[in-house]
Amino acid sequence: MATSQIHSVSIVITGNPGVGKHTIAKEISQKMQLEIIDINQIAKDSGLFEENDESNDVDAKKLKEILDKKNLNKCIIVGHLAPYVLDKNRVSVVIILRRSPYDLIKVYKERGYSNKKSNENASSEILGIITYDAKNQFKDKVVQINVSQKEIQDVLNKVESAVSGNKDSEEVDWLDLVTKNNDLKKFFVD
Ligand SMILES: Nc1ncnc2c1ncn2[C@@H]1O[C@H](COP(=O)(O)OP(=O)(O)O)[C@@H](O)[C@H]1O
Repeated sequence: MATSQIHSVSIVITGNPGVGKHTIAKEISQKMQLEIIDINQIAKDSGLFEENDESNDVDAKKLKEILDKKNLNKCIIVGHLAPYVLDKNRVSVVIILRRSPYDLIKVYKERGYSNKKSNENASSEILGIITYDAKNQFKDKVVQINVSQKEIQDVLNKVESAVSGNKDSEEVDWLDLVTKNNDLKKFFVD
């Protein structure tokens, strides 16, 4: 990547909770000397998450207003809310990390998520909701990476390649996988 590009780069890393956004962001941040902007942290610090439930409800309009005022140059912007709070023209590349719902529910168990919260997030991943919304919002800037069965280093290589301009996206169809495994009820029924 040309030096001038690095000076203005703003990399978005999005995807459902547990796909590995923060793990990858920290590595890229160190390697490329980019500051991390954590969207969830900003929402929490600004009191924008709705309290008394464990859903992900947030006032996206207010959150966007806060982010609109931030300098996003030389940054990695991390968060599952990215498609709803960032404008396309403010970012260079949008990485969507995808992870098998079978792997995700293990992460959610370790995090102590309730069954409801775990299934909500896993079913969002199965349906590819963030991918759908990110493609609508960021169009040709989107690159999708399937992290399942990849070493972290392989994921990092893919991210760096995407940042350098390689827009090859990986296909993901968890719905097909879950349907074939006859597991739809496991994720979509309370
Ligand atoms: N490529 C990967 N392969 C295996 N495990 C990973 C990978 N990336 C992250 N992890 C692990 O998955 C869990 C969730 O990662 P994290 O970065 O916290 O996700 P997120 O920020 O998307 O919620 C952590 O335990 C992390 O160590």
